[in-house]
Amino acid sequence: MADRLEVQGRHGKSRVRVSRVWRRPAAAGGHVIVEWNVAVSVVSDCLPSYTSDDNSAIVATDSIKNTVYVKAKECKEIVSMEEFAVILGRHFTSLYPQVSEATVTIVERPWERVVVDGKPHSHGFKLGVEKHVTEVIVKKSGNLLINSGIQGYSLLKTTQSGFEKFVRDRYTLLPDTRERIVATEVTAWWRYPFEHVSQIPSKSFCFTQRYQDVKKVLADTFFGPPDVGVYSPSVQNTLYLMAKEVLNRFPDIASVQLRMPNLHFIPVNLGNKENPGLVKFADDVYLPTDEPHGTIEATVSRPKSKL
Ligand SMILES: O=c1[nH]c(=O)c2[nH]c(=O)[nH]c2[nH]1
Repeated sequence: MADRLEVQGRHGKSRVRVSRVWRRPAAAGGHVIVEWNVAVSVVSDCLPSYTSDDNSAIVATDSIKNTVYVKAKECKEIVSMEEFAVILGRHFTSLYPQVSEATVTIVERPWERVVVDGKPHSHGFKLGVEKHVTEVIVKKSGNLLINSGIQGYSLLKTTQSGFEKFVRDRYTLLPDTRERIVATEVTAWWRYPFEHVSQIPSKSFCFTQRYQDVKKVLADTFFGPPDVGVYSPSVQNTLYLMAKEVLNRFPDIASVQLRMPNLHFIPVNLGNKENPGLVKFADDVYLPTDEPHGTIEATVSRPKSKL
């Protein structure tokens, strides 16, 4: 019986932390540093290692970890993390006959160049908050998928948000409002159109710039114009408009997945019989909480071509 069992395994190394510096002169823009947390996972034909003591086909996870540093060293030119993930995926699927597929996930620690006296510093950086992430799957054939995204992008506005005319039944306590704080921590994922390593543009396309551009479109749509903002009737509608604007602005992005928890700012009203108006809410004092919080997410895609 046991001989008939199916095994679908994969192995790799997670939390491989690597940082790479490219030392350009100040006149050429200064030093560039990236700090990446890399995970590599390979689909590899090494069944005997699961079913017996035969490890002869295993590419050791230790070697996988070492490869991350070797490849970082070999990148003499600045690379985006998407390009680095493709380099790693290509490496494992082309060097080892038994490796049919590699998934490379990278989370970037957001070191941002500081500005001193109005000038970008040539070698000084401070840590930002929201993170650029990517997941690249490379097959031996060279077919690939590149998904990138943002994690931990916290956005809040103090007005121009409401929520009304929702289901009202015996379970409902929440009053309708056209005046509330809306706060969220956006997680976004989008897919690039490249489906084979041969389609990846060499220099004309910059994944890092695209990340910055998508981030800006998401925030600009969330906030609206600086003086008047834009009214949000629900997190759902704002999420949709943010995704729609990304699809409008970047024709090569086919779909956007957004996760936008509703991080509540609850109006504070304090009082009792003797002291009924100790704190009377007048759109000023709130109790911020994320426990519990609303969970709102959607994937917004272009209609599939009818051709
Ligand atoms: O924008 C919102 N969407 C909801 O689905 C919801 N539910 C809720 O209690 N408050 C809100 N706000």
